[in-house]
Amino acid sequence: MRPISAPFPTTRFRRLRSSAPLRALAQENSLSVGDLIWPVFLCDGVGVTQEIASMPGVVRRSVDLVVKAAEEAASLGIPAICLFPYTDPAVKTETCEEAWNPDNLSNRAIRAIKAAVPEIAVMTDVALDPYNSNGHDGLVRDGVILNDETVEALVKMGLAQAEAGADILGPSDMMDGRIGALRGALEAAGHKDVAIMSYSAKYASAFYGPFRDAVGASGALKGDKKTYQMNPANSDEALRLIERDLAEGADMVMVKPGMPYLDICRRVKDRFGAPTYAYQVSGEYAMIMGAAERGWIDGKKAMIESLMAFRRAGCDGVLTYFAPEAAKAIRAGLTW
Ligand SMILES: NCc1[nH]cc(CCC(=O)O)c1CC(=O)O
Repeated sequence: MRPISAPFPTTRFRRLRSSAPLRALAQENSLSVGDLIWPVFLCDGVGVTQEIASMPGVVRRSVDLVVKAAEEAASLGIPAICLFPYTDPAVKTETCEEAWNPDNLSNRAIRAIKAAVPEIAVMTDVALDPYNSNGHDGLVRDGVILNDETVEALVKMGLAQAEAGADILGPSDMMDGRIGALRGALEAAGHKDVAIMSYSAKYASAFYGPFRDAVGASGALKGDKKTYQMNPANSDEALRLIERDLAEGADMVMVKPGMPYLDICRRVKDRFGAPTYAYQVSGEYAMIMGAAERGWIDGKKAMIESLMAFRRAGCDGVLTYFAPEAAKAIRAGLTW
């Protein structure tokens, strides 16, 4: 595309910015409630909410209250909710079998939400870290993350989630070969319409810190995740991972974190044209909320601006802890 403009003063770019209706007509991208996926944290108990210090405004909820949250999300028009369990350290093991327990916290929440609010899609996290006494996304032997053994465990985990009624599986583990293995197992088990949103380009990022507090993984993690999550310096590798995951049967692909990686979102959308999502992660949320709490930025405007940036970068949707607030703001007509 080569837009042609006459020289000044024939062309005055400010003309189309001169009033709200002209700005509306010239607006290239839009943000709607239907673009939002809401990540929520689960905890045991009944009637329980627990605050997360590093994520102001975000709480862990027991299953009964996550059902209420799903009802609220559905009534706002949010299409999907994504579940992350805080697992009791007592059930974490090196073999991670709680991950495929049909009655684990996450699977109980899926059933409860699908029974009460069938109109909202439930997305899950497929990775071993909530159940792993080592805090890693994969099985560990002698300090080494075992790829193929982990994939077998992830397949059991994903099948249990599909069995419980999950609509979208979100493998966030970054092992090689897991998308093909999951897709094959889902087909074989008759779960033909369960979608896979692959965390294809997931970087080893400092922006996950508050999330690890929220799911209780901060203390457990031994070392870092650099042997499976990506080097933030890389971009071509992201395209190769996306291509690989699409070829293995991913329906949707994700870039994570979001705001520091908008260039990756744009390259992915331009190259593959596949349904593309970004995860505005816990640290991004904490930055905006932390500054807003101190009165340093307008939190609501920064929220909307940051979400619009994902649309401009080519994303079809965004996982964001702001989802309910953003939905309310969008419905109230706040743009920027
Ligand atoms: N499988 C773990 C997982 N799934 C989603 C997030 C991060 C989400 C966030 O920071 O909001 C992580 C953290 C990690 O990889 O350590």
